[in-house]
Amino acid sequence: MLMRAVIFDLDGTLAETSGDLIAAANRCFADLGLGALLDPQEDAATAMHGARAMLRLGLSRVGEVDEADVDRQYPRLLAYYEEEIDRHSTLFPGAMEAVAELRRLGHPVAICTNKPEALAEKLLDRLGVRGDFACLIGADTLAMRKPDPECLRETVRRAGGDPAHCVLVGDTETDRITARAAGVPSILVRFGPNGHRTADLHPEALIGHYDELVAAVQALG
Ligand SMILES: O=C(O)COP(=O)(O)O
Ligand SMILES: [Mg+2]
Repeated sequence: MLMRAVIFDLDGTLAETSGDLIAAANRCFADLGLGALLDPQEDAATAMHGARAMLRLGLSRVGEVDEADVDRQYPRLLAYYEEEIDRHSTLFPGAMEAVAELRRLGHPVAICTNKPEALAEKLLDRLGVRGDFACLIGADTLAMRKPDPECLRETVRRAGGDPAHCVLVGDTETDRITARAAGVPSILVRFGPNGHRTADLHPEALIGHYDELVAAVQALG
């Protein structure tokens, strides 16, 4: 039987990206004359829910949120983010050691993120780790995005694994729901901006550091 494929989410799971995401959102708000509406620490968990979530939260602080404004700012935010994608962003401690060990053991290892593909590719490239992952599926790679389980299944297929025998390592309810919809387990992280919320999602396993990941994967059988 093929080894269980281990599929990673990116934001908040492999890398702490909230600082650069919030900086990009605040540049949009500054352009609108609204100042810095998001706080890099207080609002970090919202950044893990994506660009639109950040725009909605910021705009909600100055009035009623109009989705047309969110749509207008979204491409600007992504353009700003692309300009400074790795100023503050770092891989979580031990992440790449765990990835190396999983690969050494024969597990297909890949990424399934709701970041647009080009941005995810660029970030991983800048962090110097793109080559460590068999493939990457972003929000716009397929016709659907997480929590559609087909995203996860297609990531596993492209990585050379069996979609019925995989695990999604993630940090939000989106990851939990995706794995459940695919009928496979998830391992959620207790660190990072959204880590304080993951125990409430009752995943098959939780890890507090990447040095626990290989054992957690093996414990799934
Ligand atoms: O950009 C998002 O919505 C979240 O990205 P992620 O799926 O890598 O956590
Ligand atoms: Mg995430």
